[in-house]
Amino acid sequence: MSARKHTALPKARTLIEALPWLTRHHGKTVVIKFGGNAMVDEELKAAFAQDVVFLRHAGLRPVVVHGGGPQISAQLERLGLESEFKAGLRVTTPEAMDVVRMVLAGQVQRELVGLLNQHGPLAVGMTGEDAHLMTATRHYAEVDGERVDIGRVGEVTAIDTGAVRALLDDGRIPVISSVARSADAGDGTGVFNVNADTAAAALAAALGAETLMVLTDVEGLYEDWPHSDEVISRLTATELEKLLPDLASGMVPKMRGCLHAVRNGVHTARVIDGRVQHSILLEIFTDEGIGTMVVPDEPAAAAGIADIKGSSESEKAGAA
Ligand SMILES: Nc1ncnc2c1ncn2[C@@H]1O[C@H](COP(=O)(O)OP(=O)(O)O)[C@@H](O)[C@H]1O
Ligand SMILES: CC(=O)N[C@@H](CCC(=O)OP(=O)(O)O)C(=O)O
Repeated sequence: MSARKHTALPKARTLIEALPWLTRHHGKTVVIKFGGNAMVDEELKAAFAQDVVFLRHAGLRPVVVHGGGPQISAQLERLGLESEFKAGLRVTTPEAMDVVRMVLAGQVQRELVGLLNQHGPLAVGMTGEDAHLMTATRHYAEVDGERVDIGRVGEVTAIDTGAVRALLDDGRIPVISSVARSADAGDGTGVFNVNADTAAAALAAALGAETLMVLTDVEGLYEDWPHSDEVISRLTATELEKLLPDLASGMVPKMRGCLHAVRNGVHTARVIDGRVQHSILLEIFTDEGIGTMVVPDEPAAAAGIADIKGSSESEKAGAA
């Protein structure tokens, strides 16, 4: 009897090693932004869904906000519609807006909901239009110091988290497309195209999330992009603010979003490599994380981070 081999013992130990982390994060909200460029590989998408469902079953409250830039561009091209970006944002004509809404809510969101629901009746898709989740006004881009009209691109002015909280309380995983309703009831099509990083950050702040995780197609924030692949692993809000004017293209809304989140109550904002399978779990269970972590400046909030870091260190020690 005593000589019997319990071959699953290492697995049991691994699960128990995660116990302190699971206890600490039980009931915490995590907003995860899944970027269009990290969403092109089938295996990655399936692994992403597994990670999110794992978090949900581990007692966290994950919320998914998804992008779909490459998918929108492909559809616009198929339809022979021009697509142009200014200051990292898509110039969105009313015709392009129809395509953005169709691709995000009708294609990308449906696919993610389907993948998540392979694991049970968990995911519910919605856009910022639903239940007044996201209200926006027209956003003007700034190019070389000038205010430029980029069409139906929205700036989030209000968030009503009621429907998302109700879904979370019901044990569901909200999957949100970054289309917002217009603040002006008499406004044409009544919807705006919001950058998905911006939408995720605004939602994380409004929900008082513990963490904002932005999955993308690079390892994190590179210190001297595109000349070096040295990733900045940790920086404070003030350090990030100083870097913002030097950032380019897709990193601008991402890092602006991270800054907004940690300045508005979110404890950590992380940019991680969505090309790595199970990157969400890797980020959580690895001491230093695998990407870039932004933390608030305030001593009180920073104390919270120290607590998280200290504990994850002991987890790593336990895992070694
Ligand atoms: N400092 C930087 N560090 C990392 N990537 C950067 C940086 N500056 C610009 N980029 C660019 O930003 C891209 C990520 O943004 P984006 O293409 O919008 O991704 P997603 O589709 O995931 O939202 C990277 O692929 C890279 O080309
Ligand atoms: C205003 C604006 O640029 N909206 C984005 C919305 C999708 C998005 O942000 O997708 P990614 O996260 O994959 O880049 C767009 O039209 O492409």
